[in-house]
Amino acid sequence: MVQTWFMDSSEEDQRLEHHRSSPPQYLTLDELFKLTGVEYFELNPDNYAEELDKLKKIRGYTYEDNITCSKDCLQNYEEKLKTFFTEHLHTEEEIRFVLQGSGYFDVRDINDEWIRIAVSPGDLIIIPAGIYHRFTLDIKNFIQAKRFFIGHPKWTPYNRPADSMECREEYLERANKGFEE
Ligand SMILES: CSCCC(=O)/C(O)=C/O
Ligand SMILES: [Fe+2]
Repeated sequence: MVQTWFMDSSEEDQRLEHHRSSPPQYLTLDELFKLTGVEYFELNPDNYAEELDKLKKIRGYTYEDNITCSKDCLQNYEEKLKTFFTEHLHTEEEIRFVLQGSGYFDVRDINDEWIRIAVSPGDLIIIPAGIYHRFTLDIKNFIQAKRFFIGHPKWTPYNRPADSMECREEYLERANKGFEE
């Protein structure tokens, strides 16, 4: 089950948890949504086909593939992990459903603070277009996830600063309205 918290500002190993509070304090999924617009769905990792199909229809996902991030399975592993952990945004939603392993998606909230989202099997997250974010493996160094897309996938990351991009402006407009539908 997903857990999410504000990050500290330490430069230590990105694969560590980096809690701002000690003892750790966790955000609710509602708080996460209100602060970032990130949406979350929990599916049964052993029996997800029906629920996933429903979600794909509702959200209009027509493209699907699998990604495995590990030293053995990901081509140009070190370079890719650097790219993933460089703060960036996309022009479209980033949708990931975790099948195996775990990792951290970090997202900038409406106050430009980092919130860390720890994902594991059964977690499906939707990172909105135009939000600054990054991804890292955790200390177990392995994740396998499904990726979805509406139409043709566009993976290009636009590194920060990308403030004049239309998707960024639209994201900030949504944030100003409290991410209401
Ligand atoms: C587990 S998915 C790897 C990270 C990724 O695909 C991405 O685009 C991060 O921003
Ligand atoms: Fe991304």
